Amino acid sequence: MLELYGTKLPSRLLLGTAQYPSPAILADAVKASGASAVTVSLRREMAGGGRGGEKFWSLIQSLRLHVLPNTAGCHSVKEAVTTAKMAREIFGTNWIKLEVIGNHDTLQPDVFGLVEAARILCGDGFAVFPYTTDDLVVAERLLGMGCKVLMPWCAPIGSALGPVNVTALRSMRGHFPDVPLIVDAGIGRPSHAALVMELGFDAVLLNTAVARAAEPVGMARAFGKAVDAGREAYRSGLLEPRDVAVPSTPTIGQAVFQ
Ligand SMILES: CC(=O)[C@@H](O)[C@H](O)COP(=O)(O)O
Repeated sequence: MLELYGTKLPSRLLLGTAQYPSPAILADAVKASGASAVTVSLRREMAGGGRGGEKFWSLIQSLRLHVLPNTAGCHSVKEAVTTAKMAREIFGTNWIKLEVIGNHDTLQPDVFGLVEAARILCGDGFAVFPYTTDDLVVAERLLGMGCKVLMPWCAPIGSALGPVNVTALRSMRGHFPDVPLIVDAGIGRPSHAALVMELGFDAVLLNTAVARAAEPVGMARAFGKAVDAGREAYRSGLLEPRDVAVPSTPTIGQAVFQ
């Protein structure tokens, strides 16, 4: 079972809660996916204002899942730290998915700001889930600051490109065999989710591919199955690809023509 900061989660899929056509479809999609945790943007909820925010929060609570508030939309250390502290008050959890965005076009993390914000928040008792790149040095720094989980991207948020650098992801898995690694952002298809799970990643967090699908509930179900399939394949020992043919049918006993 997946264990994050001492909490056991039955599913290895975490879902975002933005961009769904309606609150009812969001709830049905989350249920169909089997996800055991959802991430929620404090900024988005506050932007919604008043009753809208309250209604959304009631809906999330009714799902009875683990809530992972995030600092989506924060572009500086100060903004991210302030948002995290507000999220802790509002959502009653010390979990925080830490995003410090460094570039408007790619939404890639500002890894320098991320490390600094992680230092402050870990020191303040938060369980920090940093949204980061696949850079090993940055990963080391984040672990050094007290992060016990890493969330590398596989492509820019919302791009649906899927793993653009499989070699880097494989290398990250190899370097940190004991750290829970959750691929976050850029997953576009269930096959992408299955692929990263086959690489040995511990979980997947995604949003856009489900929320913007023509049928979000069906797509959520498909992602749930893909994550489970990828995990089971990884645990069952995948074959290494070979350049030469290896007969799958025994040759012993075959007639020999001279
Ligand atoms: C929901 C969230 O917190 C983000 O990290 C992001 O939206 C996930 O990426 P995709 O939308 O590309 O799946």
